[in-house]
Amino acid sequence: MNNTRKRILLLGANGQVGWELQRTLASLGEVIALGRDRLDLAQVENIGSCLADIQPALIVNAAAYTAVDKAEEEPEQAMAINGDAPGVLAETARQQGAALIHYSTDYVFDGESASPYRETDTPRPLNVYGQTKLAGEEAIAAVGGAYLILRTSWVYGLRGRNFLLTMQRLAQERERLKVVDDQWGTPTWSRLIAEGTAQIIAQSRGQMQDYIRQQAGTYHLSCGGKTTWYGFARIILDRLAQRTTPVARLEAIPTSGYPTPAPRPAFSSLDNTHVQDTFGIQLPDWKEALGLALSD
Ligand SMILES: NC(=O)C1=CN([C@@H]2O[C@H](COP(=O)(O)OP(=O)(O)OC[C@H]3O[C@@H](n4cnc5c(N)ncnc54)[C@H](OP(=O)(O)O)[C@@H]3O)[C@@H](O)[C@H]2O)C=CC1
Ligand SMILES: Cc1cn([C@H]2C[C@H](O)[C@@H](COP(=O)(O)OP(=O)(O)O[C@H]3O[C@@H](C)C(=O)[C@@H](O)[C@H]3O)O2)c(=O)[nH]c1=O
Ligand SMILES: [Mg+2]
Repeated sequence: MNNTRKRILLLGANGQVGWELQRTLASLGEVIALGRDRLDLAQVENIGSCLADIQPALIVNAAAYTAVDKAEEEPEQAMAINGDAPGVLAETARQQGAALIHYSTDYVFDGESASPYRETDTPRPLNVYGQTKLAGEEAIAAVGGAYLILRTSWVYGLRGRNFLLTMQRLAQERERLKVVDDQWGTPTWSRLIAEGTAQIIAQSRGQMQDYIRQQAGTYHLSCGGKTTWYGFARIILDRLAQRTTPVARLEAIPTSGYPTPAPRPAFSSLDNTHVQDTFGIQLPDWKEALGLALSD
């Protein structure tokens, strides 16, 4: 196998997951890590020539439009990045013999299930972000071939924009903090998603396209257990109070007490059995992972 065939193109390299992938992918091939400045996925006409220049064996797409509320006002922009670009990436990858790993979200589900969602459950997104992410999944699956869609949930890390950092900031700016206690899901540390992705790729033993083609499909990859946004905030504030004071008083509220442009699912935990059975990957319980992240 010549060297260019082991090139890994990482898109969204400055995002929460992309940043961690820069490190975890490094031992698996020659990583070309691009941010929006180098390839703007809203300009789908530029994707083909970019891939032709780089000739990757594998594309890992961690780029996305992730502003859930803003997407309600900018559905075209969100659809271009989350819905259209992934289909073009998949088609270009197919033409060039490359594999594609792409990420999606628990927000493709409507939240009406009483038990964690499996890959066989039918998506029904409640908001524009979820609709555009589902469109991206469908576009990739329609091309077929060597692709993996990894759905994850409630991603946080120590950099970027996420609920953990928002709570840490607000807890120091305010006296009271009200957080919804009736939306259930599973916080997942960005680093663990990147490590899980690297473990999957490592199992290909250099035969990335063949291996991913054999295992092609959608997999749920999140931490274990479940909580509410309030439950997540509770631990974040308790930990913060151990090292700084004062910290805001936290109050549990219903969804109706925190109106947002985009409706969110009331329950969106993912069942990770399939990724565990196929690749032997199991991420820790969300609380354990949060402890690891906070002591990093
Ligand atoms: N965040 C979450 O809670 C969850 C995320 N996911 C999915 O996981 C994946 C990774 O998400 P995460 O790392 O959290 O997202 P982030 O928002 O942290 O990062 C996304 C990256 O995509 C880039 N990007 C946005 N628009 C474009 C564009 N037009 N062209 C190129 N790059 C662009 C952003 O660049 P810039 O900084 O310039 O905007 C940013 O670096 C995504 O597919 C997301 O849908 C799934 C479940 C939960
Ligand atoms: C800031 C804040 C939010 N909330 C509520 C609003 C919302 O219902 C919930 C979560 O708020 P956020 O806007 O931070 O999270 P949100 O943007 O909905 O997070 C989602 O992002 C996308 C990208 C995903 O794919 C999902 O898995 C999920 O992680 O908490 C409060 O109740 N109080 C607050 O002070
Ligand atoms: Mg948000």
